[in-house]
Amino acid sequence: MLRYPGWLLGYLWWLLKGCYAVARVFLVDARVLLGVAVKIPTVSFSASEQNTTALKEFDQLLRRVFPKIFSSSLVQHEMVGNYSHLLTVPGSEPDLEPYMLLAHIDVVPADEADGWDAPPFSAQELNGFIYGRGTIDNKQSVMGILQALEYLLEQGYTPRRSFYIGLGHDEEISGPQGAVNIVKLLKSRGVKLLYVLDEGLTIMDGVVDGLIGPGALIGVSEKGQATVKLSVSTPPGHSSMPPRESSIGILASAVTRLEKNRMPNLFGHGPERATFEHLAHKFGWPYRMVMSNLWLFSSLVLEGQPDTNAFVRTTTAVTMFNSGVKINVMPAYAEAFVNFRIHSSQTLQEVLKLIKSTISDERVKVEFVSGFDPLPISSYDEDTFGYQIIKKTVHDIFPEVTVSPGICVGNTDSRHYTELSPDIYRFAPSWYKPGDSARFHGVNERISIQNYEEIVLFYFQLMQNSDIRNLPGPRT
Ligand SMILES: N[C@@H](Cc1ccccc1)C(=O)O
Ligand SMILES: CCCCCC(=O)O
Ligand SMILES: [Zn+2]
Ligand SMILES: [Zn+2]
Repeated sequence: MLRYPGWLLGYLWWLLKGCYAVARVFLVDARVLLGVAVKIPTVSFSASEQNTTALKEFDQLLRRVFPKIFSSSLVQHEMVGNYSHLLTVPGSEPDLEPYMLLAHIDVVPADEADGWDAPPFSAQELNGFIYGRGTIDNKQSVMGILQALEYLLEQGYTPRRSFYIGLGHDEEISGPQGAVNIVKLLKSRGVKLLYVLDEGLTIMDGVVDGLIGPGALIGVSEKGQATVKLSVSTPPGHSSMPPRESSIGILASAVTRLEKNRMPNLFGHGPERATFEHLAHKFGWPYRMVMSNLWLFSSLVLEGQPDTNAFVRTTTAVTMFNSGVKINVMPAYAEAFVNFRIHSSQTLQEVLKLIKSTISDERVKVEFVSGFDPLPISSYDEDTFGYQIIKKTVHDIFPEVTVSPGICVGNTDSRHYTELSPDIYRFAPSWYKPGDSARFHGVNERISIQNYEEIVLFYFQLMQNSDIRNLPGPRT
């Protein structure tokens, strides 16, 4: 038999062990770890009601499945606001400005009766997907970030550039105890951040008509938000002698006026202009011809779908409508809540004025509940470290994807971090395909096992890519 030299057998054994380690971490652990995380129902029901038992259980899970992180003498772990986590990974070169990765543990409610193909907290695998609330919002990032760090620690990795990991427990109720207290703690320590990466936009594939190939949109800003409460009071009475209009009817008309009179098309007046300038070369004919007229392009191509219309204007979402006590009693009171996501070129005050002028009915009381202006626009030019290192990492893992700046249409915990960093980005490399908009906060939220593994690799690579002193020079 041909004899192999000893050194070759040794090398092959080492290679085999390495491949097994990667396979173990990314093939077996990946689906198992995300699955166990999704099964814990860390639901934020309202600003005053959270499943704190599940949040405690989630804390125990993290300590169990990431032993390297929690036993490491390098990584400092702190609980903040009772159920949020702040991890500090000190670098060997303290003069390098640190960065921060954010994700959130909590999820919105989910009811299987709404039409789920698998129970929303089962993490059941169907056709290569893991189904469950939180799989794309945002446990894929929580577990992806930690699994990447765990794996780096297993390899004896120590960073040169320090970094933080912030895992909020109340992002879905806008982060009052989690992110707000993490920021307070970091501010008290004088921390400034080179960049922050939070959840947000995705890799959009096949959802923008005319866009050839997948595009990763890095959120360089996020829309503002306004929530208003509309209410109508009328005298109660017997339903056998009803007035011309009930409180429900008056309120319904007001709500209909808001829905029918959409906010103005402002496409091209915000960061979305840069999005489509960066992507213009990836549009086929005749879209490229139309793109020279951004208003026409937005009207013909983007306004038709809820997810792309969100790039065009301030959006109007009637989310709650309550009234009536009994079928034979005229309702004394009707109320509705409307949630607006404000385009970058409008202000909260402008939107509130528009709301009142659109309703224009003295019988409808309009109360401001909460809101904030659109966020500042982070830089994304050639020498901006954060944006370029995220872009590079996307290309490392997804070479076929075009990267462009974008406007995050939802809101994230990162809005609390504006005093710690000028460069805040909202992006996670989840694939976003036709129909997926209905899965966010909706039914059949899911992630493919392959995509989750890519997400682990993305953070694994990002931590290493961020470990350089300066951006590599321009490609010669
Ligand atoms: N991310 C959620 C919850 C949220 C609301 C408001 C501010 C921040 C976060 C949303 O966009 O609706
Ligand atoms: C659209 C991405 C941001 C959504 C933030 C959230 O609902 O948690
Ligand atoms: Zn959410
Ligand atoms: Zn989220």
